[in-house]
Amino acid sequence: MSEARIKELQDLLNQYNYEYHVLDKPSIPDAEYDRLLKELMSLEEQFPALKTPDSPTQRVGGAILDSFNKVEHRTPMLSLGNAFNETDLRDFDRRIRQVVGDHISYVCELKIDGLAVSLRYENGQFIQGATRGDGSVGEDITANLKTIRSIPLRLSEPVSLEVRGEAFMSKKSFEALNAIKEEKGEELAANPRNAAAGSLRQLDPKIAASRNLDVYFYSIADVGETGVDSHSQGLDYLDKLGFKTNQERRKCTSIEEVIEFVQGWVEKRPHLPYEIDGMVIKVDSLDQQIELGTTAKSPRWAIAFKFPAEEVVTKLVDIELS
Ligand SMILES: NC(=O)c1cnc(OC2CCCC2)nc1N
Repeated sequence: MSEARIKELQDLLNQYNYEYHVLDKPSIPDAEYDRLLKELMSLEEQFPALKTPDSPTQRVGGAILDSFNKVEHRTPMLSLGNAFNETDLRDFDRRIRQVVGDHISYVCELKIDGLAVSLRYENGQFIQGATRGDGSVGEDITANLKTIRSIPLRLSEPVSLEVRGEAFMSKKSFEALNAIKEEKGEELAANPRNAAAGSLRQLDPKIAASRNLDVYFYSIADVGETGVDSHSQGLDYLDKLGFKTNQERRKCTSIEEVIEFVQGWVEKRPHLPYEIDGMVIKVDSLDQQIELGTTAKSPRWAIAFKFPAEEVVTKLVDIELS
């Protein structure tokens, strides 16, 4: 019966897509994926009523937009205060201890150098996605986000929540894009972050789909009813739901451990397949995050440790060697 086959193919292809783009562990060859996708597309043409929005055939939308609608974020997308050296990190730790006492653990994450996005899911289905904008109002880029293969169109559980992440372009995709731009005599993109931003702001989803964008999710906007009571549990919950989170995160029980972990990444950073501009350090306990609260625009429970810009370091090395 075709309806059953359509449902089976939708589930299969969503699973294969998850294995390839989220786990980076494909279980079937690409040709097999393409064959099944073609079978599903022809069956959905015969039974349009079963062509659900979360079907894998619906990733590359139709219409070319003439502008983006505005989206008001239900909870503001905060920006991060910066730390530039160990003293700044120790000051951050001291300020926190003065409020919540000495029983603290931190989560350290790579600070992906892309652009912040917010995605809303209802009953496990991807409904709407937006840019950060000014933190309160962003642009509706749902159609472009649907083209990003690592974004699940359907979660493993029928939950409703809003998640935040960083959309980015890998160094390889960036080089490939600029090689094409060079051939066409177009102006090159300055860096992967700008290339990702420009790609997500394309009014034609087909162009966004061609840019090999990716996303790492890093927070749940409204942990309310999820029942998690720490940031690290929240990230594990996102993994369980089928979101792609960055696995290089580390739970640290002291600022000394944070400093050691951060220093380690200064050396490892050039070997990453994507750009990072620092590390993000967050208080793990959600109760302590609430106790610490936020300023007008930044959380008091998180800080970004900024690395010097990668290209600057390269230039300095060039000068020394020349
Ligand atoms: N670029 C990143 O990788 C990144 C950015 N922001 C955050 O957390 C912000 C969000 C809410 C307060 C702290 N985490 C990250 N990993």
